[in-house]
Amino acid sequence: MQSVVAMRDKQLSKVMVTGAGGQLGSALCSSAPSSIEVCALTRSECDICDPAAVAAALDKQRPELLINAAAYTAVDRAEEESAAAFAANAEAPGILSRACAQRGIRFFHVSTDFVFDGLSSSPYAVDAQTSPLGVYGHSKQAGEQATLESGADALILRTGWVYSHDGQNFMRTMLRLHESHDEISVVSDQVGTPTDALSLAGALWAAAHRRGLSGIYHWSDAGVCSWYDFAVAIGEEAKAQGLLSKVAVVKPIRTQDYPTPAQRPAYSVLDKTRSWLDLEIPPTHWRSQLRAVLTRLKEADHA
Ligand SMILES: NC(=O)C1=CN([C@@H]2O[C@H](COP(=O)(O)OP(=O)(O)OC[C@H]3O[C@@H](n4cnc5c(N)ncnc54)[C@H](OP(=O)(O)O)[C@@H]3O)[C@@H](O)[C@H]2O)C=CC1
Ligand SMILES: Cc1cn([C@H]2C[C@H](O)[C@@H](COP(=O)(O)OP(=O)(O)O[C@H]3O[C@@H](C)C(=O)[C@@H](O)[C@H]3O)O2)c(=O)[nH]c1=O
Repeated sequence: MQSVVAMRDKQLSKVMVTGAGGQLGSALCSSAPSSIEVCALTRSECDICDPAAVAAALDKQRPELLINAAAYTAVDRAEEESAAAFAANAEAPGILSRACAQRGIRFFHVSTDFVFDGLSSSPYAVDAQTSPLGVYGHSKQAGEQATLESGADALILRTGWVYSHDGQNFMRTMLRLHESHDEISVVSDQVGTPTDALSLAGALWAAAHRRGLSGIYHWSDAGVCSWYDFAVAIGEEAKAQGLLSKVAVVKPIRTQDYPTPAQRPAYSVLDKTRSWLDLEIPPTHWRSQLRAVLTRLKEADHA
């Protein structure tokens, strides 16, 4: 008898990924089920802001599902480059989702915990009121709206604090700072959940196999921490794995003592209940995932 996964795989044979050069895009490509043909498009192969390029790619490849992993993710820079942020994060999801709707292609879009204002003290439900604080969050909120209004068979997966063994992320910044500094100051009053890009990719592949799912879902690794806690754990776990020769002292500070152009939510923990139920993936604690990501980094360094 075939396994349930094999039967589900059979139904889906071709998936297109935009933003394939980013953290999530790379993770999606490296973890795709072997039964699925992935058409991976980097920015130079398909600019998601260009409707003609999007239409041409879809018409050439005819995927059953498009996963958009492309976005403008520079949170602070977005405050000065609002047009660029809105083009990629708000207008482009509209272009992609409408193109999918016209062709009967399923569409997955990825959004962020930064659509919330962080004033909650309990995990944000999928239908909680959005109220972004900065340009990046506003642009992602507009992208969600455009996707929902497109008429496409669409699923929006919100996530937060994504990191990977490669790419630009907080973990890699902290590894550099632990090695080069005696002391690092990190905010302890912004709380959320780190998310391994590969575990996020796993959630998207699980959703891809379940045809009936649509609307808004939340995904991050499990648990809660502050950026300060994350920085401490990165040092401890990396040292334990021999990736650091020393760790810096990590000093907890307040957000007001680390001024940034963009305001970030103080609390951005997502309620993942719907994903855990519908995707049937058991939650993994962020610290276990951190160990796994560091192991991948070590393997990549030795490759
Ligand atoms: N990183 C995080 O902490 C979080 C991310 N998210 C969301 O997850 C998704 C994936 O993020 P992540 O992988 O971390 O982001 P990355 O910044 O690592 O990757 C984004 C990719 O999108 C590409 N891109 C940007 N603009 C365009 C465009 N116009 N056309 C085609 N490609 C483009 C970038 O190319 P280039 O490098 O050339 O700019 C890059 O390869 C995004 O929707 C993001 O908003 C949500 C929560 C947290
Ligand atoms: C480097 C550094 C950052 N910080 C603070 C600044 C900020 O409040 C917090 C995180 O900093 P970063 O700029 O690395 O992360 P940031 O770009 O804010 O991360 C966000 O990215 C976007 C794309 C998302 O969607 C969010 O979910 C979230 O992951 O840590 C320190 O306190 N000390 C430091 O040395």
